[in-house]
Amino acid sequence: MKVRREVLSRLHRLFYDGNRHREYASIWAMKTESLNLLLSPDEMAEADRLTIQKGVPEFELMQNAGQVVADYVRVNFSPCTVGVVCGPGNNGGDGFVVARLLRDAGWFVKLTFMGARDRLGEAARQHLDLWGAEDSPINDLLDECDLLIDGLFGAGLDRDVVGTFAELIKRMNRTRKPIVAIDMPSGIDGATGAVRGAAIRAVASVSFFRLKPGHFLLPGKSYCGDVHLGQIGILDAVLPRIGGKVWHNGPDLWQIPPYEAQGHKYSRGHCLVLSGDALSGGAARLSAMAALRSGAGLVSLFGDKAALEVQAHHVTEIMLKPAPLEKLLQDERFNSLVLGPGAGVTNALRDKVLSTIAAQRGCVLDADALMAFESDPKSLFDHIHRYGGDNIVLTPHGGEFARLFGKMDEAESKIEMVRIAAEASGAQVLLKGADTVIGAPDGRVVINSNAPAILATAGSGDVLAGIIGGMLARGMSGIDAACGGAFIHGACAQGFGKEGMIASDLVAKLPEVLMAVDK
Ligand SMILES: NC(=O)C1=CN([C@@H]2O[C@H](COP(=O)(O)OP(=O)(O)OC[C@H]3O[C@@H](n4cnc5c(N)ncnc54)[C@H](O)[C@@H]3O)[C@@H](O)[C@H]2O)[C@H](O)CC1
Ligand SMILES: [K+]
Repeated sequence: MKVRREVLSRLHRLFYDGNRHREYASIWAMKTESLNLLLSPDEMAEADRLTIQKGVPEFELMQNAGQVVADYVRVNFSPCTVGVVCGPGNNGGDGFVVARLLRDAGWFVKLTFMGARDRLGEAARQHLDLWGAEDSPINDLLDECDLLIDGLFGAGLDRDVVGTFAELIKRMNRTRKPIVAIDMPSGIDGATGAVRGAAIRAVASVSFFRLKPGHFLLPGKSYCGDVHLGQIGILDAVLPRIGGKVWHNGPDLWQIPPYEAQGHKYSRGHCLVLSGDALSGGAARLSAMAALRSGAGLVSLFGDKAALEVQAHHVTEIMLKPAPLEKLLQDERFNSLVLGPGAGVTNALRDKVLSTIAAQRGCVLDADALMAFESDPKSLFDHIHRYGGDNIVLTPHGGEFARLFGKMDEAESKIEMVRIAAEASGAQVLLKGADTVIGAPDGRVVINSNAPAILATAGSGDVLAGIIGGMLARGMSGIDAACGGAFIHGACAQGFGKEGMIASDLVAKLPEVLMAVDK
């Protein structure tokens, strides 16, 4: 008997220590040069300036920028009459180059310059001279061209577009001709994705060096069309000096810990999901199924006995734990929790959240688990700051976000909102929406842009919470689990197709998507 107990306790130690000491290093912090890094227009201008300072002539950067756009046009369109509309700055300068290169390639090109030659920078003026042809009246250009190039404003947009320029943008859109935007569609704020007065609706946007948040944040994203990135000679070596903190989500940013040959189910963690009551158990079940399909070694539903009796009719691989949370938390093998889906806003839920945080488990706080703190969010945030929030992910949608963090200034971009919220709460904040934005307390922000509109369906958020819970169980940090979860969730919906998807279809897609993101 004694021997058996010793063996059991050795096994328990093995499992338990295996969980606690399994090291998982996030890779995304190391990738300063990653193409997933997004630069604001100001940061982009700085990259430009530092590159020029290191001896690369601006003339050459502009030549290369025009080349990238002209190449894109030649690959994606058949030769036709092209109208290039150039604004007063360097975005227009790129336009002069595009016009010349397409003309050299035998295309028929018209160009209208909406600025003054003597106010152009040196490089743009040289390229205007190389173009050297007569300016076309804008009416002729809009009437006679089959394809338009938008070189009005790019990174230098610094105020709302009004008057003549706003009219011109609207007229260009009204032609319904395809428009290829140089860098950004004119009128879209590259830092926030906002429409500044009026904006070009492009079929494609060809940008340089690194993309900008405005290519992925709404409404900007819906104005960009296909987004294409080209390299023009700006040096990666300048990036450490710029130190951008906004990233576009993708599998390069995080890594799902691989299944180890000598691993066992306990080494992939045990995720606990709080069940709603007997009549509201579906949400938690979706989360639990998603956590299990995401590779958590074990998943258990816990909660009231009456609720679990109903769950028992529905689940097979998922276990049921009718014990109180305080007792469950004494077992260190439960390393991740999903709290909130279908749970009901109660004081009891509030206490469960606080106990989980104090027990320093990885956890996803969703829906009701957030709303349980609506009247006193500070008590939640204080608790997180006290016990540590590295493995905690809050997943509010817009309404919950406002109720928890207060209504922020309308002009505040989602990036800033999430950054403020993550810092205030001490946890990762994943603000759900068509453009999901994820923030870490240290100021890093990730934009997830692969979610199709069909994801807005009942239970979709419960699946997301479950995927993140599964990733936490497998040992990912809060920020990696949140980013991985959001991306995988979007990819499941993309993989499903266009119509008729329900949330459990997302769960069924998980194996395929996880295989695809496996590196
Ligand atoms: N680093 C790179 O990637 C390179 C980018 N290039 C291209 O240059 C533009 C940015 O050029 P910049 O001169 O800074 O700004 P813009 O051309 O976008 O516009 C500035 C110009 O427009 C005026 N302006 C701004 N907003 C408004 C408004 N709302 N209404 C009217 N006028 C406005 C402003 O006063 C200036 O006169 C970048 O996007 C790339 O396309 C370089 O070619 C190479 C390196
Ligand atoms: K543009």
